[in-house]
Amino acid sequence: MAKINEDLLKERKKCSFNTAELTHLLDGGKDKTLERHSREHFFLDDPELRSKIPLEYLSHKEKYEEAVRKSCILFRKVQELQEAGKGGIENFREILGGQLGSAILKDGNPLTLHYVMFIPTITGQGDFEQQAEWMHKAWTCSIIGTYAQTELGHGTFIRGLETTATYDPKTEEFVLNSPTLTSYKWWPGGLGHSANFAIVVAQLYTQGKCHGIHPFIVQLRDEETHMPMKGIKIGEIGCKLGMNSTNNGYLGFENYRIPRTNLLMKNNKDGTYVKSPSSKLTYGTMIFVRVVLVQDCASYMKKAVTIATRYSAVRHQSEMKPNCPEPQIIDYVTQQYKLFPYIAMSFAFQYSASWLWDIYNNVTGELESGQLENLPELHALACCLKAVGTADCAAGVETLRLACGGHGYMTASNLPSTYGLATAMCTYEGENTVLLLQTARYLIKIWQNKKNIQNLPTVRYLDNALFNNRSYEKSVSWILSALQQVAAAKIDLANKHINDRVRQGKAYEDAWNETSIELVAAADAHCRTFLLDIFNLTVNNFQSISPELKAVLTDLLELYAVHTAIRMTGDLLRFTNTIGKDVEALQLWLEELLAKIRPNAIGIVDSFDIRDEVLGSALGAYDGNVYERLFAEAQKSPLNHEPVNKSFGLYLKPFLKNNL
Ligand SMILES: CCCCCCCC/C=C\CCCCCCCCCCCCCC(=O)SCCNC(=O)CCNC(=O)[C@H](O)C(C)(C)COP(=O)(O)OP(=O)(O)OC[C@H]1O[C@@H](n2cnc3c(N)ncnc32)[C@H](O)[C@@H]1OP(=O)(O)O
Ligand SMILES: Cc1cc2nc3c(=O)[nH]c(=O)nc-3n(C[C@H](O)[C@H](O)[C@H](O)COP(=O)(O)OP(=O)(O)OC[C@H]3O[C@@H](n4cnc5c(N)ncnc54)[C@H](O)[C@@H]3O)c2cc1C
Repeated sequence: MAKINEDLLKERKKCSFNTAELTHLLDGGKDKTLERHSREHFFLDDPELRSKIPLEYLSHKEKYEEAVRKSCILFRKVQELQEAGKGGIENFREILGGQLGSAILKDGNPLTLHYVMFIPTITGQGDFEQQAEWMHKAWTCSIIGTYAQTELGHGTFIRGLETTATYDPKTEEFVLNSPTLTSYKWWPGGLGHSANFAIVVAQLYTQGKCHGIHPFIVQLRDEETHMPMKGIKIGEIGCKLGMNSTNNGYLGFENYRIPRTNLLMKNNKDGTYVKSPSSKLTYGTMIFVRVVLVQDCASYMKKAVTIATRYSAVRHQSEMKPNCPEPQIIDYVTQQYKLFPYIAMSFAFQYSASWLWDIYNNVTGELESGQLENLPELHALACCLKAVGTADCAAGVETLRLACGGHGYMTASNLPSTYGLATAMCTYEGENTVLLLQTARYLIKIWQNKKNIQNLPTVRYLDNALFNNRSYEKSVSWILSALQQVAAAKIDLANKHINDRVRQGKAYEDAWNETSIELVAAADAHCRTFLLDIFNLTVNNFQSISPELKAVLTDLLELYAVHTAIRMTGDLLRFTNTIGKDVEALQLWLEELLAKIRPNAIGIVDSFDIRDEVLGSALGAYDGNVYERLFAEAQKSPLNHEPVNKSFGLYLKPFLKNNL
């Protein structure tokens, strides 16, 4: 084992709590930690899953080929785990998501959509016979699928998709067509050259009538040769800001025929077309992915904050006092302000993600028995948590990259590619503004009719929050009550402005659009009250943890609360009876909390227990040997493999001569 950096050794001695206790708490128990370790060992210690050359130095094509090689090994190993009866959801979550997934495939996995959307759509939308026909092939990976919904012309407005599936009663087939350039499918992961099947979302036509969008299972490529099927036009969409191994593709249809039975029929029971009880049941896979993405936000944030916090303990810079040694940069309070709120935020997202996951499972259970009442609340919550979680995560990763100065800009820090993964989440699975407007739509409806509100756990606070008006106290409960009042006031005001505009003669839709900046802000505030509420409830409910750990979690909870409140200072002053002096008190409380957390900062990120291979960072490794690792990474540059590059002879030398 490499020698541990002296600063980190000192930091670890300062820690006031048992880091293993926190690790077990975060994992859900010691058994779960051991399970995770064994899973990490199974994947990360497999030499086949390592790359010989850093990805950054490969061409676009080579990156893709290396990603396919690794994804196949990864999926084979997932199947081995399933066969051994160890195939729980945690496996998929970690292998496809922010931890193991991004460690093994730093720039994305071209086969992810198979598990994340193709299989869940067959399960959620296929009837019994269809599941019997397709699930075995999909689970055993005899076929590899993707989810082809978005088109060149439409991603958000899915009712506007143009791909058509027209029923031909003579042959009992659907005929798929892409009538325009804008109707080409565009974006689906793995569609370019990896998947041989897809769920295709298309407008269903029977007897000349359009019945709206429906999901179909479509074969794209020959199962033996992988050649595109006749009538299928397919390829990759090209280079992106990040995720360059995910093989996002395009797809067009020319009179492409599929059997009638390939229309997923769970909600259309008989062979003729029957309208489903809610057209939104077709959108179920999107809710599922939004829910799991919130967990990914916590994972990426933990990873980035571990890298930046360890680096900040090792890095020394400037003089705080004359003639004193250069301090660790973690001792600058501005630096603490860049790091510690994101440590706290990781907890907030993990706890809310876990609540959301439970609510999701309850509501999908209800849907199976035809109960739809709780779907709107789930949809509204999933939309805002996905939007706020991914936005805070991407902004957090960027702040943490900046916190690492120049070295944060190196790909060897792994912060640039983590940002590439995090910022993509803000767009895919529903663009964030659009999702916040979905939440706002629900909140306005609730505001206009509060009859049933006490049965709706995520919004029942709106019943009386408008009049909280509590005077300032240094407590989380005061901040929560103030944030709830802000959310209620913002919803109330947006509602009033819509009504005013309608009264002035505007169409409701125009009034909505003109009020939409306020609506987005209202949904954002609502989401932040939920995040704080759940963090608070979770910490208060921990019964059997040590007082030392409880104290640390309370510090983090308070920091999250105060940081959120300070970010919303304007709102507090505008909508609650907070006054200037209270804001000053909040600022002092924030500074006090940063100082309290400072000695435990390394201990807390150590408790995240993220293996070096997962961090993938010269700046964040457990041993803190930052400079040695940066130097070693630089040696991997192909330019350093020869003392003089051929460009010298070709261009530089003649150029230098010409300038003599
Ligand atoms: C069994 C499974 C085994 C496998 C296990 C796997 C486990 C994996 C676990 C973890 C893995 C984690 C790893 C994650 C890694 C992820 C990597 C992913 C890679 C990339 C994936 C990206 C994929 C995509 O992007 S797919 C495309 C996504 N597209 C979108 O999201 C489009 C966004 N647009 C929309 O959703 C909608 O069009 C809209 C909501 C914006 C508008 O729709 P609309 O016009 O039809 O609706 P209205 O505005 O008119 O509203 C009508 C009404 O409906 C309500 N509504 C809307 N949507 C929903 C919904 N989804 N559910 C319920 N209700 C909905 C809306 O609120 C309105 O209600 P009213 O009552 O007000 O009328
Ligand atoms: C990395 C990545 C992977 C993806 N993977 C897949 C995949 O596997 N399968 C798939 O089908 N799709 C996939 N997508 C597509 C993705 O789901 C869409 O890009 C996303 O839903 C946004 O839609 P859009 O591109 O049409 O954006 P647009 O809707 O065109 O958004 C552009 C701007 O318009 C605004 N806007 C649009 N509508 C409204 C409105 N109603 N009100 C206010 N503002 C509005 C938005 O806020 C945004 O600012 C992927 C995308 C990315 C980036």
